[in-house]
Parts: sequence; C-alpha cells; structure tokens
Amino acid sequence: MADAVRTQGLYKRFGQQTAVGGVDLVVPRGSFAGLVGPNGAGKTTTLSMVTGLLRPDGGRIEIDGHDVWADPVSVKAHIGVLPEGLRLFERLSGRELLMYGGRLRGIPMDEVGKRADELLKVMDLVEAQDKLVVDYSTGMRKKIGLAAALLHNPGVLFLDEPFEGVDPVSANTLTEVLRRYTASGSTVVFSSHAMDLVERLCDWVSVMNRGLVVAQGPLDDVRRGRTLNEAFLDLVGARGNGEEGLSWLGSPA
Ligand SMILES: Nc1ncnc2c1ncn2[C@@H]1O[C@H](COP(=O)(O)OP(=O)(O)OP(=O)(O)O)[C@@H](O)[C@H]1O
Repeated sequence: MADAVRTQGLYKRFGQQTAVGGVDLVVPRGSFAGLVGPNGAGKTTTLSMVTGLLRPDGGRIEIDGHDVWADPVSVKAHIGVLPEGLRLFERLSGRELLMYGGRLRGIPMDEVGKRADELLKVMDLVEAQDKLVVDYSTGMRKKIGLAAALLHNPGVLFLDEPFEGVDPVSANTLTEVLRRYTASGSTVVFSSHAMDLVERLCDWVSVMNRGLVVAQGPLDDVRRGRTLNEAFLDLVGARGNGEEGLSWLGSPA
C-alpha cells in the first residue's frame, strides 16, 4: 500500500535562500504524524508544496500514490488543509462558511447541512454559528478552519500549527476529533513547536532543520529513550548564542 505522503528531493529556493533543500518526507497511511523543526526550518514551505499551494523548484510529491503536481485538482479533492495564516471568507458566518465550502466540494446540500451541524457541535461552535468569521477569536478560527478542512472527509489532513492560540479545552476537543479520524485509517500531518503535544499525540515524527529532514520514523525510534524535546535539541543543535550578549538587559546595577 502506498504511503500517505512521500516526497523525493523536494526543493524550493526564494532568491538566494534555499528554503527546502532536498526533502524526502515519508508519512505512512493511518499515521498521526508530527512535523517539527526550529523557526525557518522549512516546514511551512514543505507543507505548502505538498498540498499543491506552492510549486516546487524540484522533486516529486505523492499523496496516497498520486503525483500532486501532475494532477493537483484530483489530489486536492482527496486532502484537507488548515494552512498557516488561515485566510477565511470573513464576511460569512461560521455556518455559511461550512455550507459554502461543502457546496464547492460538490457535496449535496442536505448532506452538507448535516455534516456542518455535527461539526459545529463537536467544535463547540453552535452558539457562534451565525456570527461573522471576522468576529471569531483566534481559537474559534482554528476550529472553524478545521471543520471546513474535515467537511469532505479527506483521506489525508494537513495542519500547520493547528493548536496555536487554542485554549486547553478546545485543544482537547481538536485532539479527540483528530484521534477519531486517524483511528479510522485516515492520516494527519501537522506541524508544531509544542513537543509535549507532538509526543502525546503522534506515532510518527519527521524532524526538519535548515531545509532538510534530519530524522524521521516512529516516535520511539526518533526519541531513542529521550524525551522528544531532548531528541530535538540533539538533532537540531541547541543554539546557545544568547548568553554572552544582552548584558544590558535586567535591573540596572
Ligand atoms: N515567500 C518567501 N519569500 C522569501 N523567503 C521565504 C518565503 N517563505 C519562506 N521563506 C524562507 O524560507 C525559510 C523556511 O521558511 P518556512 O516558513 O518554511 O519555515 P518554518 O519551518 O515553517 O518556520 P516557522 O516555524 O517559523 O513557521 C525561511 O528562511 C524563510 O525566511
């Protein structure tokens, strides 16, 4: 069976800057996979290329065995995406956003309505369903964005920092929804800086640093007896470059 995600030599430059320098990302089907790496490691650029939002300069990407850039339309029908800097239709209400998204995906009206109602309930957004998205809080935006990404029951779900700005109760709800989703054989790939969360949720981890995947595999293989945070610091090299400077910072002598 094909992996959910497989990239080969994925490459992207912005001017002189190599953002992604030959990434071989692998995510087995049914995984709850975490993509971690320091700021600027290339996670968002990689996810943007994998989800058909940014054209690579080189390399190949397959999702469930289908070449993303050879047939982006059919691959996009099969995936769900919660992108970084989530842009939503701000002048729609939460419910309208789901209805519109569902219709765009070609789901029959009554089925979209049913799914929207269920998702709004699970995401605890029933009370806010008629409020305009522009008036949603950061966490509410993440939740309605996730609901929109799940509406067409995608085979693979990509989430860029899904828990950023989400309160602990809502984070719990999101993780429960995602756990249920992967338990049925679907795949989640999410980027995060929250190592404890990745450690708790994921059974597969890919670690990126400076545009490359530097470690990848089942969580326990990547950790090798350490916490994920310790493994991460060993892999990317703790950057202890702040201790000598900043002598001016703090209480005046
Ligand atoms: N549109 C762009 N134009 C120029 N440089 C870019 C662009 N997008 C990303 N980069 C650069 O590519 C590198 C990788 O950025 P990317 O956003 O993929 O990292 P990241 O791992 O997602 O970081 P973070 O954890 O901070 O979100 C960075 O050096 C960034 O400055």
